[in-house]
Amino acid sequence: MGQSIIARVLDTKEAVLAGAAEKPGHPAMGRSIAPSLVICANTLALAHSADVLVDFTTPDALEENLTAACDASCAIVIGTTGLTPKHHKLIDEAAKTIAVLQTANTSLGVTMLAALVKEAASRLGDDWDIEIAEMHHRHKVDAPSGTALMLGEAAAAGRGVKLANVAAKGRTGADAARKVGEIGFAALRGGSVAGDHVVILAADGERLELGHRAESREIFARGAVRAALWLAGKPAGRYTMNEVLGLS
Ligand SMILES: NC(=O)C1=CN([C@@H]2O[C@H](COP(=O)(O)OP(=O)(O)OC[C@H]3O[C@@H](n4cnc5c(N)ncnc54)[C@H](OP(=O)(O)O)[C@@H]3O)[C@@H](O)[C@H]2O)C=CC1
Ligand SMILES: O=C(O)C1=N[C@H](C(=O)O)C[C@H](O)C1
Repeated sequence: MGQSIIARVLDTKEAVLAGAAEKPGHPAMGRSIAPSLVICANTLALAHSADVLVDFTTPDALEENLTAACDASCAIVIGTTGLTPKHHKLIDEAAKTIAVLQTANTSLGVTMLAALVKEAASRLGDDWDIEIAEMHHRHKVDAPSGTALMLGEAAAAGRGVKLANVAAKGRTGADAARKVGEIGFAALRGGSVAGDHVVILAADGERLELGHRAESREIFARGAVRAALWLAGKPAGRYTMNEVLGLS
């Protein structure tokens, strides 16, 4: 994603690339990314020289990058997934002093899909079972995907329940029958799939499927740069793609 986002920034006339950081000792250190810009290890210096930091890394790296953004009073777009409640607490804390936009999926289509899922879950009764399936490339480390969890949150919000109380992740064994009200997740991994998600609402005799297919990672980079441009100069607070895309 780092490379896709750099390419998108360089291709966007309203945006200027301030630089890019990798962790110290990384083999890419010092590699040229644009005229007179090389990959560095100093995220704090980068945050001081930028209006917005864009983080698509790992949950551990996010913690460091969030600290750098706060120390430099720089806004931050967070696309990293695999976040835990601890990370969300840190993000809430950071959002008291800087502008933070966190989303598991920067695409327009998935942002719209989440709104549709919430609506469907709120209008269809509890006799409609909700299951979420996703497929990603063979290198993805976290499961279920951040997007699947975000869609689960949308469905749970539509139902007026907390996802943590109804989520069923990775059913297996002889005692895996579906419980009433569960929101189930299934994660498939293989090949070079950029990101497929389908939310299935199943009742007796009929099934509604709401889904999204990312045809390339370029859509996420496009959304991330759009989010960064939107976030620049915003007051401290926690924002979502809904605001960027005018969906709320
Ligand atoms: N919100 C969205 O729309 C999307 C989110 N994602 C999420 O973005 C994240 C990254 O995805 P992807 O690019 O595919 O993953 P990769 O593993 O390809 O890239 C992660 C990069 O972060 C680097 N990194 C790790 N630690 C640090 C650090 N301390 N400082 C700077 N860089 C660091 C890694 O280095 P190294 O080479 O050493 O591993 C690697 O280059 C994932 O969580 C993914 O789920 C992905 C697509 C869309
Ligand atoms: O790791 C990926 O590739 C992706 N990660 C995000 C997620 O976990 O939902 C977004 C997208 O699906 C691609």
